[in-house]
Amino acid sequence: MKLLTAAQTREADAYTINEEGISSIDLMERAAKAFTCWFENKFQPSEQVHVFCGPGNNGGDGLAAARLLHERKYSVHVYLVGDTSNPSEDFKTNLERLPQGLEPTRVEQENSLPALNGKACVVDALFGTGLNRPVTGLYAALIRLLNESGATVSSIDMPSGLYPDSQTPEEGAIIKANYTISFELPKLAFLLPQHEEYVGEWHVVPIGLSQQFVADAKTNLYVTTQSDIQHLLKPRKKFSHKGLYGHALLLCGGYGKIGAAVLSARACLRGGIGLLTVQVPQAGYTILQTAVPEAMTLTDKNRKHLSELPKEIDKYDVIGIGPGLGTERVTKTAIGQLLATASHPMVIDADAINIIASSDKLKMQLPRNKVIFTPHPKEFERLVGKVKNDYDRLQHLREFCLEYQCYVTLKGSHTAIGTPEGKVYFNTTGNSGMATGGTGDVLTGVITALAGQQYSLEEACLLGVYLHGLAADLALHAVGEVAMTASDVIDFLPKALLHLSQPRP
Ligand SMILES: NC(=O)C1=CN([C@@H]2O[C@H](COP(=O)(O)OP(=O)(O)OC[C@H]3O[C@@H](n4cnc5c(N)ncnc54)[C@H](OP(=O)(O)O)[C@@H]3O)[C@@H](O)[C@H]2O)[C@@H](O)CC1
Ligand SMILES: Nc1ncnc2c1ncn2[C@@H]1O[C@H](COP(=O)(O)OP(=O)(O)O)[C@@H](O)[C@H]1O
Ligand SMILES: [K+]
Repeated sequence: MKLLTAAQTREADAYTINEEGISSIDLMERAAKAFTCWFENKFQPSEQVHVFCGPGNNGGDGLAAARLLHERKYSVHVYLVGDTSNPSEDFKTNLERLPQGLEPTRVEQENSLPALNGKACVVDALFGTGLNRPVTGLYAALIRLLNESGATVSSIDMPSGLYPDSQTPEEGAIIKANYTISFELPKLAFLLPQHEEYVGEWHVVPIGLSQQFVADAKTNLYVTTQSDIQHLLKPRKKFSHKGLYGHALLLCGGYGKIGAAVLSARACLRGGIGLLTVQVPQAGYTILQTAVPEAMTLTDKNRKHLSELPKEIDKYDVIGIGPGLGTERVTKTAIGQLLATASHPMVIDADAINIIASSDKLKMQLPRNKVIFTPHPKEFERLVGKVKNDYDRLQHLREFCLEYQCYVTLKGSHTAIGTPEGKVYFNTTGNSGMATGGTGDVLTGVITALAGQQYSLEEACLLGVYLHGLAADLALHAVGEVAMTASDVIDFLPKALLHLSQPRP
């Protein structure tokens, strides 16, 4: 699914109105209905609902929603905030449509702000995608009041004050919504960790914007949904054999961290690899052979650390390297040899990232269009330097992928996958149960498995990250967030694959 900017969203609204024969006011009614429908499923009519409307079409949505909620027997209070003397046409129409008994209260000065308690149920319709400067003055005072009140806030389209696709200036006040209900497509701001406290739980509701416009819109930002991912999955052939599903080499594990190799290896097998060889330091031999009998095990001449490459390296289809390796000098030398000689697709994680990040020479040796990096944000900063905020991080992600012609899955709640063409895909599966040691090692195994099975590197990233998060989402029902371990994520990879291979509804 594409992510559009606020400017493109406005164009999509206008295109839908001009080309698809729907009037602007009817499109607003659809938006208000979609919001109200979500609201009704969340809150009981016994709630007193306070709807705060700003001067633009977001305020217009608020007025229409207030009317619809009133019709559905909610006890509604409407506030017109600030200077609403010169409103948009649709705002005006919806103001006129307010029924008797729903007379709005005007809030024009800071000393006339309403008193709200922590039990209040608030609809925030101050500003949406038309925000064009930081929120200050009366609006900021109201936003502070709402944020401090402890009220439950549901924002229409955007948390008011938050810029939809660029850094909000520091001086601007922003609503801290519990819920954000956005129209048709999510906004970039929702996907960035720095906005968690403003956006809250977000949902996208359809309002029938022109699909033609969306299909033609130019963007390099995407959100991966199940229907985007599902068609990537390749069915197996009846007469196939293990030789057709790739032979992966994992270079993982060091003394005290052989478990990382076990996790990556088990995940790689669950990801469908045909054959798997794992090279571990001598200390890991028995552990690996016992814990993962399906994998062939090679041992390094070094007892504790990776120090050499296996012979006949050309026979492997893909190499996954990094989890649990450590950053010993001998390991650094081995990684130098790998980058100098191997032309395989490579999945590079954890300490292998740290080692490459610490050496410009190694960075220069990276083969083009062959490498997938899977850093968490700290490892990413080691690669690209300190970043200022989430937008800056995204910019660095694009630049790094372009410069090194590589893929990067920048891990997080919405893992961002950068490609050598400058595209970024945000993942939508996963949960905070995954915030536990070893889940990254699992991802390395899964992506390595997919890259070994003739998925393109882009497909391996998209599918691997989605499946990994989906496995954790399915594990959630069985074990919950707190108790979830990396092994649980592996155990639910089969269910995730089955889930994805069901026919689309
Ligand atoms: N048909 C459609 O288009 C549909 C649109 N839809 C809805 O419309 C929303 C977009 O509406 P919008 O474009 O009117 O912008 P909106 O977010 O209400 O803000 C603009 C107003 O705020 C003002 N203003 C801005 N910044 C300010 C600040 N910092 N401090 C103070 N004032 C500030 C600005 O005033 P001005 O800049 O002129 O002073 C202007 O009056 C969208 O999010 C969705 O909810 C849906 O109904 C679907 C159909
Ligand atoms: N709050 C969260 N929501 C969704 N996914 C998460 C969350 N926290 C962590 N993850 C996922 O868990 C994995 C953690 O990887 P990483 O930090 O490398 O762990 P480790 O190094 O312990 O293996 C990543 O895939 C990340 O996207
Ligand atoms: K809003």
